[in-house]
Amino acid sequence: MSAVRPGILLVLDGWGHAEPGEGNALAAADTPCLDRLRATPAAVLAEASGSAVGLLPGTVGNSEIGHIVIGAGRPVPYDSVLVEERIDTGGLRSHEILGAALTGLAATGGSLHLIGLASDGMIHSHVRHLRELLRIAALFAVPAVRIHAITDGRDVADGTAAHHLATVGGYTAEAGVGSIATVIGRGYALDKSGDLALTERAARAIEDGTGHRIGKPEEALATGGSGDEWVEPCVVTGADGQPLGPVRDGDVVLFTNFRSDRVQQLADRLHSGLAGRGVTFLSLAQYDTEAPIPALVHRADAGGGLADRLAECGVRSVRIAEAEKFEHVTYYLNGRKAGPAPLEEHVRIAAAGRPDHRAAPEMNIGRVTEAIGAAARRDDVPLVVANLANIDVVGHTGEYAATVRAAEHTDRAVAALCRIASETGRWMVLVGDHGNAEKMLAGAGGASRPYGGHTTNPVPAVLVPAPGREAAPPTGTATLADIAPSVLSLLGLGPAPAMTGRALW
Ligand SMILES: O=C(O)[C@@H](CO)OP(=O)(O)O
Ligand SMILES: [Mn+2]
Ligand SMILES: [Mn+2]
Repeated sequence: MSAVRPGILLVLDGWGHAEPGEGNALAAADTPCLDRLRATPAAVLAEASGSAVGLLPGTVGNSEIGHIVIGAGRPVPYDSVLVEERIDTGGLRSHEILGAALTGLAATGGSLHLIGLASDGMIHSHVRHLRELLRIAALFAVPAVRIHAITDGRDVADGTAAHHLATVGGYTAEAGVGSIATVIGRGYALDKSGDLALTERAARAIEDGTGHRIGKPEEALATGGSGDEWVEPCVVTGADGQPLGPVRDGDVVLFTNFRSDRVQQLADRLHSGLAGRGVTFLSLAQYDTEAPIPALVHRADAGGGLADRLAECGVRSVRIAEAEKFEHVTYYLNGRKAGPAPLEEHVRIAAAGRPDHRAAPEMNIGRVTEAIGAAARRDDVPLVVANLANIDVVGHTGEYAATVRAAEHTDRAVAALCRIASETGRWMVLVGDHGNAEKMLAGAGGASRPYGGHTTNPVPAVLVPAPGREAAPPTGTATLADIAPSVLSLLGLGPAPAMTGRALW
């Protein structure tokens, strides 16, 4: 182990690059340390979106694929791409499991329930996948399709839910089947913090029709005082005044999100809540639920990356992040392998209660920084991997001033970590996983509105060399796939055979 040169890999979540201008919270923030690092010769811009990381061309990056590729050292075809391929080749129409479930409904007169985020954000879902499922339901003459539409306002600009509900309405008209049965904000339906009271309200609306009653889907939007994310669980009633969509014995429930992390809490809750009703559960893509829910499209292998190489070489690592990003520096970075590898230690920094990120954009960055410092001071830990969540998480509020402050807190933490790296003789690599806070406005001209979503911008990647060493400027175009080979090379180790990225420094 003595030959290993110790370091720190620091992911600044949502740290994208754009020229200074209106809506660029990162450029506006007072960040002397990050500015200095970005001006060093070892700083580059790395592609973090679209096909460079395994997404469809032009698709914004996200934390899952960002951390998967940072760990894998190669682009990994993301679930959204695999779903699209399956649709484009007609493979969903001829899918055996789906076909059997829908044929059963045509015979029994049951309903198909489609549950998913109703937007075109392409981070958790895309409404065009719902469109294809409606067409397939029509082909199979499914008697009734109930859509449980989860409003977004996070992957897409807030205030656009009416437009997306109308799009879904258009798809049902086109397919000649389907109606929106519930409308629920993603804050309730897609909680991943373990706040089961939120999930419960979403689940009750879907399974029993318990919730705020409305006559038309768009009436739900008036309940979203804090934006589309927090539209109350609303239940659409039919001409008889009864809820359209409770789940009945023998129905089929199909989750349409392709990304698992935010839908799995709801999926597990519905699976156990409906256990006695003989309901068939399916998911469009593969989920990490506790319940065994068959997936229509299976995920790509993301193994053979950094974690496997570290294990092979006997290198211990400590992984540190706030709860929001904990899976990202563990599970996703490790190629979606559950549980810590033998030489891995995990530190999860949890907030107390439900934090208000606008009011407290510092989140728990002090505790995260302390934990990184403690791990960095250990001689038996060659690699510390951490995520600073603020820029992304606060960026998602869409609030510019708070995001500027999040960037400033991040800058002070990075300055402290530079001192720690220097004191402990470590190199440090900083990289964004996708853009976010460098673009806080979306739409053209006068129509531009606050935007808290991700971007297709490249991300900065910087090496702070270990004391006494220098870094040569990298050449060529960099991508997130270059980070794992770079980290291994800085440690003094070669890349894993499956890696296609190259060492930047
Ligand atoms: O919060 C999330 O689920 C997504 C945005 O929908 O962000 P990230 O990819 O950074 O986790
Ligand atoms: Mn992220
Ligand atoms: Mn994000």
